[in-house]
Amino acid sequence: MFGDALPLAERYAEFLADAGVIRGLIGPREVDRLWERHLINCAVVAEMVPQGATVIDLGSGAGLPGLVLAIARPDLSVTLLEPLLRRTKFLTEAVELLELENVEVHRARAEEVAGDYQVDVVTARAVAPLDRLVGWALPLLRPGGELLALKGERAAQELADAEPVLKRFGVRTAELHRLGQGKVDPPTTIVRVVAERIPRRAKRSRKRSS
Ligand SMILES: C[S@@+](CC[C@H](N)C(=O)[O-])C[C@H]1O[C@@H](n2cnc3c(N)ncnc32)[C@H](O)[C@@H]1O
Repeated sequence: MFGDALPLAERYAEFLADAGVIRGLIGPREVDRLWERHLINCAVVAEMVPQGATVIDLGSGAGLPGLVLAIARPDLSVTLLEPLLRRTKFLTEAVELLELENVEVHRARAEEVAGDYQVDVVTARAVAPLDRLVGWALPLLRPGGELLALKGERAAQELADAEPVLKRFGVRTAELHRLGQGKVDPPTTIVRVVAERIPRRAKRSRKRSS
């Protein structure tokens, strides 16, 4: 899954198990299941990210899934978006330790940077329910860009609950994917939401001016 980047992934896993636990970014009980529940669970998402894409990992925490994607896919340009100073310090140290040249760390809440980015992909794991996440992620995407939200067992219910906000944003593609069957147990559940090519607001203002 990591190919030539496996030694880097191992260094990141060690950093998580050591500094990550000491600084409270990851629970001590996670150490035994770091690979399955965290690194591999996140790495399988790489297959849904187009070659050379710009990516924002919204609410990156200790770098999941953003750092894992940056390690596995040097072709990506990844921004780790995280509001908490303690976490951005950890992320910056991890980027330096791993000598990653395709990652930047940005300390901010997603709402504060709405409209400042037009990336190809926004990823998010364990950040907010889908109905709130859509409102944070879509303003960071280019038209036609995609939110890939890593979700748990309630993914289908969250998708149903998000219907009003998806409608408000004019979203036509919002679907569930299961990734990593046979590689990780349980497989990773992704909700993929495609930002409309003509944003809803643009459509409305065009109507008003005609
Ligand atoms: C439960 S942690 C998950 C961290 C990481 N994604 C993971 O899966 O381990 C949620 C993260 O989202 C961040 N967060 C919460 N609200 C946010 C917002 N409005 N914009 C960006 N990040 C946010 C928090 O600071 C926290 O680091």
